Amino acid sequence: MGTLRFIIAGGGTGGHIYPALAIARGLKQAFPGCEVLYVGTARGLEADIVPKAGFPFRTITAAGLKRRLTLRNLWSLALALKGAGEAVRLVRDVRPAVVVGTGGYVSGPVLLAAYLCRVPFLIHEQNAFPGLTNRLFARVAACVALTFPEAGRFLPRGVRTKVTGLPVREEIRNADREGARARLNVGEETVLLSFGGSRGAERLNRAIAELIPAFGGRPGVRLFHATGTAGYDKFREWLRIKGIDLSSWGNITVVPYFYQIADYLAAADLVICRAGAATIAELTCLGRPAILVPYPYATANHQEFNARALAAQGAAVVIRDAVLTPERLVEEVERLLAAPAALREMAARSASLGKPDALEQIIACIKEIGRL
Ligand SMILES: CC(=O)N[C@H]1[C@@H](OP(=O)(O)OP(=O)(O)OC[C@H]2O[C@@H](n3ccc(=O)[nH]c3=O)[C@H](O)[C@@H]2O)O[C@H](CO)[C@@H](O)[C@@H]1O
Repeated sequence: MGTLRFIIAGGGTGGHIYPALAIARGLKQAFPGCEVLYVGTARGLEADIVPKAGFPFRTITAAGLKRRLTLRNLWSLALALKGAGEAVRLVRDVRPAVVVGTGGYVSGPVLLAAYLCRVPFLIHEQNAFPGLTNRLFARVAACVALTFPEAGRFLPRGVRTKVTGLPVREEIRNADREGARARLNVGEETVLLSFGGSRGAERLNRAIAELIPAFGGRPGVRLFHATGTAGYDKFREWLRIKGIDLSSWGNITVVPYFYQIADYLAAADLVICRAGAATIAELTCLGRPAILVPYPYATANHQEFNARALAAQGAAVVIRDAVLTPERLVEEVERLLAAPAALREMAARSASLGKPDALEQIIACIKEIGRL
């Protein structure tokens, strides 16, 4: 027996890369001495992130396909075929026991190569509405690992799915509420936490800026908001125009980004945020109730599907971006703060959807399909 090898492909955006890296680390731990090769494109974010994370990285040609037939699309198709050829050579060389695809168009050629070379593969889908590549290859996957059970409805019948959840960072899994509240200097106060995905959300920033006068100086309430690095200066400017000086109240903290978001999530009593898959996995892992404002321009509006999945279980309230006004947000926050029992119930339902052992479950699937 030679060295045990795996290939992982997924990229374009962080949403596909971070789960892939979590799985790569999980494999290293489960199979000491194994080799994990990450396949991406030279242009995707993965080309920057993956080598920094310490994994061998190889690139192939890949291009996104649109559903309409255009000249540009024919060119993309040619590139995709070229990429598939490269992927087949790679899979033949590496001879992985299992291939893993986490979505994004780079995973298409790699999964096709796995199929052609008869290597079993696992797909991981992060969202409640599955992406195009994952939908396309689900039928021939040995296993499709889902974050949301709802995603199964959009896959062809007969596909082997398993609801594993999405791996959540260790520091969030292990976050402790008391310690976090002490570090944030919070006593008995109710903590509101708001942020808009990894890059912030201007719409949310605007609503929060308007909401600040309603909560500034209110006893028993603390608000922590991250604007996103790009939106920070604009946010300060809005406050200045409104004549708001946060230091005069002391119960509201605004920062560009939460680098230790584990502490903020652990300390929070109510979270106001977008509905990205990682954010939702983290909220449910810690059992946090939320007001979700899905980002309406995410591919195929998948954030709305994510948010609705939580709302359907009573774990969150959804406000659509199009109807998000400061008044609506304040009204919703006030309503929830005035009903602590209902908020506790939401928290419990959120916790019941959490999958803290997502990584272990995914690794178990890989073991099973690779007979390892
Ligand atoms: C805009 C968009 O299309 N986003 C998609 C992208 O996720 P995207 O990366 O935008 O959003 P996610 O919610 O998945 O992740 C955000 C991450 O940033 C962290 N964070 C955020 C703010 C902060 O101040 N500090 C901090 O650490 C959160 O804890 C979380 O881990 O891929 C996901 C998985 O396919 C999708 O579900 C999202 O819809």
